[in-house]
Amino acid sequence: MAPQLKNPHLFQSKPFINGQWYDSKSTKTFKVYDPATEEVIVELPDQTPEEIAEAIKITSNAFETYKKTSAHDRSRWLRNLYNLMMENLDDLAAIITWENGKCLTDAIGEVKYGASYFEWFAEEAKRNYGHTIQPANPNNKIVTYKQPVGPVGLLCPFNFPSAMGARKAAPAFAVGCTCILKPDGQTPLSSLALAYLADQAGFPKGVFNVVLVSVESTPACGLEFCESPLIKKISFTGSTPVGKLLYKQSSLTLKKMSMELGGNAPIIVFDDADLELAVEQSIASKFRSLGQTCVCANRLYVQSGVYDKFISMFADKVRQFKIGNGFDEGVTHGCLINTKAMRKVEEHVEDALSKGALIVVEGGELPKLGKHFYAPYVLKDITNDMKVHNEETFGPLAAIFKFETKEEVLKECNATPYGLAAYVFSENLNTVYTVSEDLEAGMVSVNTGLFTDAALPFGGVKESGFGREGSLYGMDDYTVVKSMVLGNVYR
Ligand SMILES: NC(=O)c1ccc[n+]([C@@H]2O[C@H](COP(=O)([O-])OP(=O)(O)OC[C@H]3O[C@@H](n4cnc5c(N)ncnc54)[C@H](O)[C@@H]3O)[C@@H](O)[C@H]2O)c1
Ligand SMILES: O=CCCC(=O)O
Repeated sequence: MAPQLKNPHLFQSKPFINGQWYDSKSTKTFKVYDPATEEVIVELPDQTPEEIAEAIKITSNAFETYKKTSAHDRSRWLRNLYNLMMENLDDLAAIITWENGKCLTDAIGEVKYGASYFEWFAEEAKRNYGHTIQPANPNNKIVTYKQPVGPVGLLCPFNFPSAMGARKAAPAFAVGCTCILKPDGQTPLSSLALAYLADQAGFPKGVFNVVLVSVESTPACGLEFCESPLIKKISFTGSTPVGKLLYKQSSLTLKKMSMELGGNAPIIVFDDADLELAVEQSIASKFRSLGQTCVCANRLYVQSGVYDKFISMFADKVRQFKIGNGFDEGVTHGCLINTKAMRKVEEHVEDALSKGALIVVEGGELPKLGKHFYAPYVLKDITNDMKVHNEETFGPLAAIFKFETKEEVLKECNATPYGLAAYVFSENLNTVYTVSEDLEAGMVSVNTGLFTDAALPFGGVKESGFGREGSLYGMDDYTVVKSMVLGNVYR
């Protein structure tokens, strides 16, 4: 059932281009479904590559004037957008739950999280510092500026329909870049709501454009972004194989790129950890959005001294989950996005069981609730020949390994091409410090399972990608350093 929005303007069904709701001439459409009920929410135009090219041109034209706006104006618009998101918190959260299926409390958290990037970059916008540098010749001076890279293409995933776009657009707006955003075809409504609010916040026409493309037409749109000489940077959040494809496709135009890709996050629980805390926080990490975040724990390594106790405490908590429609009172976990996501969990469970893993909590499909509802599995005695060791499940499977020594667990944790997040639970400072340093991950979270924040440099190493979103580094990804040499400066 459609949620009642206090502000009906937040529900839009057209692309947003050049400050207007755009009447697409495309003959094709696509449907957006509520994954919890499978009801159609809305039918949207499936824009053609020609329309995407036109929208890119508009984004590029707008850059010529937007890049000259003052940092103080941009800061004000960003702050307005933050305020507007917070004022419309309930409606924005309802739209997320409706199109993504996550429970309302998670959706509220997502809106606050996404809004916090606009707040953060409203402040950072004014601090886009350059340097003065003394070269070898004492009569010359070097001055550097950080200039906006140009119009940027933002390609966003389904799992945070609001916050991923916000995390990319906020630093872009702050430095003077214009944006063309393509949301995931399954969850485009939050981006349209954001476009409406960005317009209300005062951003000039053409600064923020949202194009609409079905899942099937997405590769053609991606190619258009990559091959366009007008787009100077692409920021992508999604899986590693798609990231690699976009990187390759962009080589002809040598774009600047940010790649926030897949992970395979380990959690390490040492014997000396605060066990209550480790259990509670491992649950929070593993089952946030039912396992559909790139920083969700994929592998749980528990030291032998606390292995059995940890598993028993962990399982008790999982059994208390209330799975259901994200809008329903008391629901702790919603549904998965689609059947492909469910098959992936099943594939990992079946593979692990066939190789000797043991069931601690039996999960599986919950057809009475709907086609995409899935109860979590907890499996123990996982080994490194199992699929879940090597691939991200991106769903509700907690795979628990036993380990003996620090050296052994570090070797196992790093035995993956991915390197996004990792977690360490220990009360020993020495262990925490040395293990954190040696883990091959862009972000190590110590004694907490929920660590992301606008202040954090978010990003990975290895095949989890490159670039840092948020934090004091976030604007760097959207700027290029311009150097000016002042010659023959004499006293
Ligand atoms: N590192 C991060 O910040 C982060 C955040 C969220 C998700 N992810 C990763 O994303 C994956 C799950 O998300 P997913 O299944 O939606 O991933 P995906 O790579 O299949 O899709 C991501 C987005 O890219 C689009 N896409 C797919 N093919 C494309 C193409 N050829 N050109 C342009 N765009 C294309 C999709 O429509 C979607 O919007 C996981 O691996 C997860 O770890 C990473
Ligand atoms: O899924 C990726 C983003 C997760 C987060 O930013 O907390």
